[in-house]
Amino acid sequence: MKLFGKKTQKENNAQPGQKPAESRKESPWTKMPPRKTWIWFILILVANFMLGKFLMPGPEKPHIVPYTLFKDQVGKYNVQAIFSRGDTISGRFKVPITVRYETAKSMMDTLTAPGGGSAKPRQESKTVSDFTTTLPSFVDQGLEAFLVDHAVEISAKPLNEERSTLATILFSFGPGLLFIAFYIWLFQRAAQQGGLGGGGLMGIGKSKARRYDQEEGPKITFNDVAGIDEAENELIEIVDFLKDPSKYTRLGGAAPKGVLLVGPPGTGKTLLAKAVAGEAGVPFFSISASEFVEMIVGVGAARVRDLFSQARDQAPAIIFIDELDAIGRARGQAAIGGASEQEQTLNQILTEMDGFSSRQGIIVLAATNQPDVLDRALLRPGRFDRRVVVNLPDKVGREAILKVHTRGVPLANDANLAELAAETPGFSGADLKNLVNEAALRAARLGQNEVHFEDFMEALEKIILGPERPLLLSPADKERIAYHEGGHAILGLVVPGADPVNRVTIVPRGQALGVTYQRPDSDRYNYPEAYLRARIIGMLGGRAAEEIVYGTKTTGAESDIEQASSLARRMVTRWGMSERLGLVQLAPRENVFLSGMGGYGGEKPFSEETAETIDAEVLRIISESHEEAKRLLSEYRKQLDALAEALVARETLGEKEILEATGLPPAPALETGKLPLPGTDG
Ligand SMILES: Nc1ncnc2c1ncn2[C@@H]1O[C@H](COP(=O)(O)OP(=O)(O)OP(=O)(O)O)[C@@H](O)[C@H]1O
Ligand SMILES: [Zn+2]
Repeated sequence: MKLFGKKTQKENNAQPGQKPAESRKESPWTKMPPRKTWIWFILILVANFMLGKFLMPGPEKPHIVPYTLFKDQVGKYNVQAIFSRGDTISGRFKVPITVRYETAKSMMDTLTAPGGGSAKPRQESKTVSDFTTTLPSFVDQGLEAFLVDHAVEISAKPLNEERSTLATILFSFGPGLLFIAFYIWLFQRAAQQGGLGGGGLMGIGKSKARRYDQEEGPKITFNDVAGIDEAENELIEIVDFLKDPSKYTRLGGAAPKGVLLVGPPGTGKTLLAKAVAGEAGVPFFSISASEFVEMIVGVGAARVRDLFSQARDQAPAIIFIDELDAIGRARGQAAIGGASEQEQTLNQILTEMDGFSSRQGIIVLAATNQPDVLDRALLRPGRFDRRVVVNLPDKVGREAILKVHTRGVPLANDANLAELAAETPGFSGADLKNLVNEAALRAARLGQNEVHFEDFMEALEKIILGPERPLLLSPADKERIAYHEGGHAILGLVVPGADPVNRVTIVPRGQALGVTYQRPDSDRYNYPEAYLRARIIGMLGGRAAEEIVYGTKTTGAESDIEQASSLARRMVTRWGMSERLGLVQLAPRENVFLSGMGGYGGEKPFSEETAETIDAEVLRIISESHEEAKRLLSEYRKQLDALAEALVARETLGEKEILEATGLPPAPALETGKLPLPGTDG
């Protein structure tokens, strides 16, 4: 346990439906992380500021001179030109003059000097060419004639501004512009060179696509893909096309340019794309769309260009873009900041896809699990015009996937993969792969030579709930948990239509203090109302048992209550199972996957009164179920006691042991036939 402690811990974070941490090869040298870009940017800004400060001091401010001095200089023919606005005159001397003035600082000294102003103001002198002065309030009538007489040009434009506009631009924006230009030039050059510099800054415009066909190891073929046959069949045609494009284009038809693989995470989209390349024996360029996007605008587009030009050189070839939604998001709705970069990258992809004809033998495969956010332009004919849906595997599919991943694993005779497949509804291919791996690790840890069914079940429990938690529970707590789980289990046996109970445990794991496993017999696609009721009753069985046995309540039923409420609410708001509310959709589908329908975004399309009715109906279902749970547990109190006792003694009970301890038969089936109808809630 200790030896593997760290590793298992990490892998346990993978919930079903989530992709296990898979090591993706990525050279640290070809990738320039955005943070580095930031540091560059800030450095350059700082340098810019310093340079501007040292090299280019701001323009000199015109000096304020007394009116008398101004007139005196006019008289000496030393004023070249003036401009006047209101009572302010600004102008320029022909020959700069030296003026004396008191500094502000010295005046302050004067005021605060001890001895009451005895200190002399400090005088400073300065050479002045630009000046301003103020006309006295009594208008100097003869000034205009006086100026004309002394050859002073009276300007129509402010003299200083004329120079300072130019100066301002040059002195304040100049260095900035220079650096921006330099920056753009640097990255454009880098982008165009496409990595000739060999990584670092210069490799930034190079696409970081990996070539799987050149990697070591056996080729991936359709043999490695299982359980997603429909998707596989659609792609076989693509392989055929890549092997012999002329066969398809002979009659003028165009083969697809782009195929969009759509499905939940871990269902094997990447795997399928690799298999297509492996089967067709063509180069396979793979990149994740998020790698296109960098801080610097234009880099993503350059990378796209590079990727497509590489593929064109090696055609026929496959380009695989993973996580297309990272850049394929409808334009104008991207996050602030990366928006224009994302748009440019997307536009470049569109341009490239329009640019090659399908005769060239390039096919773009892309994967996404959010097709509804994609820009419409991507889905137009001539682009990703084919959609292949990759669904979570059903029971048969899961068994096939388990077979693929246990090829190299020595299985014990009792390791029945069909049974294991039945235990893992909702698991993706990646989850199943992880499950096999965990089970093999456990078997190795225990020193076994084969992997047993028990190893798979332990691994499954650990993946779903987290590792065992060594909690020191008092005997009283243990008994209480045994009654709680016993309550769930008994109801799983006596409520008609309940899923069979195949395991009960009071070993604490993850957040749970105990668990009762109920496994649906087969993958269900359509749930009868009675079945949902049975489930809610079962969920409330834990609390009901505690109430009956101890008469008090604990916090132990939190997640039971949460699940039961959520199910009851869905019955009322989505599945039309309340007479009072009828067949009206009152909540959006939570599973936006493939439905293209988002949430109601805060604005509910029903009245306050309806909202109250919804709450009342949910409450009604919950309380009716609670009453039924209590009634049944009181009726089967003897069996409940026996089961709790067995649990305290043995902690974990399997299906057979549960039936033995209680002496009860498995739950009777529902009258309603189970029609596997597709299209309902997934
Ligand atoms: N149908 C399958 N058959 C066999 N193995 C599978 C299947 N689906 C997934 N796997 C296993 O899970 C791994 C991860 O799957 P993959 O990366 O192809 O999923 P994905 O759909 O591309 O996920 P994501 O959307 O997160 O990128 C694969 O390398 C493969 O080993
Ligand atoms: Zn419970």
